[in-house]
Amino acid sequence: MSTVLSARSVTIEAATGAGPVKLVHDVNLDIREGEILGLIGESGSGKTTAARAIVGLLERNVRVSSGEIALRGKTISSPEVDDFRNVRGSEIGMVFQSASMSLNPLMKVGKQLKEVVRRHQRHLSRQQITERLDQVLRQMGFTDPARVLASFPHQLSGGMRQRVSIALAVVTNPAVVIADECTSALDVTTQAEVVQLLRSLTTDSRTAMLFVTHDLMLAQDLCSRIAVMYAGQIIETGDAREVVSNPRHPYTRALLAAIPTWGEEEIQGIEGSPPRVAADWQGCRFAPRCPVARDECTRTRIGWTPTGTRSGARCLIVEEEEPESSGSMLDHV
Ligand SMILES: Nc1ncnc2c1ncn2[C@@H]1O[C@H](COP(=O)(O)OP(=O)(O)OP(=O)(O)O)[C@@H](O)[C@H]1O
Repeated sequence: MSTVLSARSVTIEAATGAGPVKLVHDVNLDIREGEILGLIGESGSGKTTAARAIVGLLERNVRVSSGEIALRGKTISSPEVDDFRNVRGSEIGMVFQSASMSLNPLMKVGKQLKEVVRRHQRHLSRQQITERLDQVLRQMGFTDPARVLASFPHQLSGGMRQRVSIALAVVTNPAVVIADECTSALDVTTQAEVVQLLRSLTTDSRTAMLFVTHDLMLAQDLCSRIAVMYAGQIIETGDAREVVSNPRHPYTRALLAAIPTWGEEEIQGIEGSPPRVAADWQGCRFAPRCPVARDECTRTRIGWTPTGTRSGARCLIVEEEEPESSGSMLDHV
């Protein structure tokens, strides 16, 4: 399977009143055709910032300050390149947490979908556009596409609106879909439907997907691979089931222990809170909350330790457990 999207040593900075701060630090990602990479982490860990960088939707005071993001090997973002015009909407689709972020409340669904197709696929005839709209809505589970096309967003239920916003993201058959917490505002039944839809997109159309969530169990269920973020860094990656069944980083272990289970009297929350974004730091950012941290964890620069061909962790203890490794600075996700 070929790599569709890659991020290489991407650092993202925000200009603030107190000077530049690093929101995302040295992130490496690879997503292959038909693969769903789950990007997980607590609130404020930098997931949305990383996802928005991939679609070129960073806020005005935020920029990729080093590294590069490439689509099928072609750089689309780096400190020198900002080339999203031709890829956003056509090659990269985005689904947000709330359908209201994608849908125009004053325009019928059909018109909104048509506009996207006309903008990005000018070669299609009117008939072909009509056929494509019917096809994409059926793919999204609608049995009566004509009714949906003739509706305003407020005439649809929350779940239907989210399915329409997914249709908007995929109507041009993009190579990659970025889905940011797109199921978290939905009730459990609707969430299950949307998850099934996202899964079918990657199996039927071989779309690559970045699925941003704070829900580790959902990520395990939906995703082929997982990248765990903490305080702007990726601290562990690997096969989704492997990360959940055999977490290597103490933070991933703590996240799993914090998930409530039936019959458990006490949930083991993670003591303390994540550090605030800072200009720079030394050592492991999780060390102040880590139950197994030692002095050197806060003093040493922590490298990336590969634990398999496409897995690894950023932790001194994992480095010691992997005899072959000396801790490279580049994480291969
Ligand atoms: N434009 C900005 N300027 C300065 N700081 C920002 C900006 N946008 C985000 N941040 C900070 O960057 C950090 C990461 O935010 P981000 O939204 O990417 O995290 P997240 O993991 O997606 O969180 P959530 O799950 O709550 O959406 C946070 O500390 C946030 O306050």
